[in-house]
Amino acid sequence: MNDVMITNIKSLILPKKTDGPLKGKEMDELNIVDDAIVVIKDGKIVYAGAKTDEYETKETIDAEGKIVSPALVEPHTHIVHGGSREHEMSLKRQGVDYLTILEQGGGILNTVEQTQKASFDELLNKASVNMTRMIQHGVLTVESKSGYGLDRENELKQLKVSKALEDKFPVLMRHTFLGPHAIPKGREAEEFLQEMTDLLDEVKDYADFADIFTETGVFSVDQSRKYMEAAREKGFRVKIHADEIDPLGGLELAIEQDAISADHLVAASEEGKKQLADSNTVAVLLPGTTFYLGKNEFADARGMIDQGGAVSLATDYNPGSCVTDNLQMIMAIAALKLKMTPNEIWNAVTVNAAHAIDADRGTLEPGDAANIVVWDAPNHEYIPYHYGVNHAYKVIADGKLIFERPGLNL
Ligand SMILES: O=C(O)CC1=NCN=C1
Ligand SMILES: [Zn+2]
Repeated sequence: MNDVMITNIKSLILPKKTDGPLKGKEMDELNIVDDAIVVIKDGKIVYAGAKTDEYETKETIDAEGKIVSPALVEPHTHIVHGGSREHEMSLKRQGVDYLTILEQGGGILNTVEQTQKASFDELLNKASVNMTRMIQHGVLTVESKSGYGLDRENELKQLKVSKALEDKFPVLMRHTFLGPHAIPKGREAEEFLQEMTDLLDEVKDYADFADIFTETGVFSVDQSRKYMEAAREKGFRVKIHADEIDPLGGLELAIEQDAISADHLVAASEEGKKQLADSNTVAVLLPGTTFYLGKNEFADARGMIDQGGAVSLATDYNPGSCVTDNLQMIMAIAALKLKMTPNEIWNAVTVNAAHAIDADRGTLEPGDAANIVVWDAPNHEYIPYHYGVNHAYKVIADGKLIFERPGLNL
């Protein structure tokens, strides 16, 4: 006897399960089945498709004629961090840009100070608030980066908090070491980068990926190459914060280093975008960051997809350059500013996001984890269209209903 059936599904969104990420034209393919059901046993999908009387279950969850999809996948966050940087808003109002704030010892370095001071429990409690909100917004797979410790003790502290989050919540996580995130005050780039590179052996027990911030005033392409090569030698798949602000050629470096993802890419070169199609690298675009930094130029998602590249989306949730944990909002910005289609957007926050962090998530094939969201929306186009609110109505993790949006007590 099966456990649970999700009934009364108006439309069931079924991203395609493939060995690699969806690329180019494939990104606009999205299987949607009307008048559907999902059957679950032991937290796994038994069947997801057109209604049939073939299955019996002990319980049902009523989708109430709403739409249903796999739970969303969040492939790029800095969820573990201390403090906040709302005070920087006044600097931004005065036109002080992100890299100048960092150069003046603010920005990332401000968060480093607050993260180093914060205890393990303070970091865990703070990140738990955001993890709860992400789950309530339909996300059940989350990547989490270090990079606010900038020394052995605090980088390990961040990674251990990230692991504790995964134990505490019914989410699948991927953990990324981002030791080379900024250069501590008074330190020299090369010697600090060597210190972070020397940590790679130890962080291997806590981290799935190694990441670096390749940017003017942070780490150069050559320094990044050296670090990525060292990380790969130690068995890490690598990621890179690339071409976020200045066009340093980070995307080309990512592809050269067989990075699992290249993230940001607002200033990616035409050459890099062309190479994306034949690479194993997923472009993780972060349009919320572009919006938050007040920039007008967004990453060229259209150019990347139309040239056969694989694109995914993420919030980049962090206290200084994208302070939102609402991935649905990013879906809307992707529609409005990246000119992505609804089908591309849904694939970008499910299967392609899962491939960007090597997670078997984002689909509802038999045997897949029964991570499912019932959305209070008439169709799949509605969510990128109606922005700034939470459309998640019921969230089901491994077959268990863990969130149901409350109504009003009138
Ligand atoms: O500013 C931050 O805290 C996060 C960030 N790292 C690289 N770009 C943004
Ligand atoms: Zn980031």
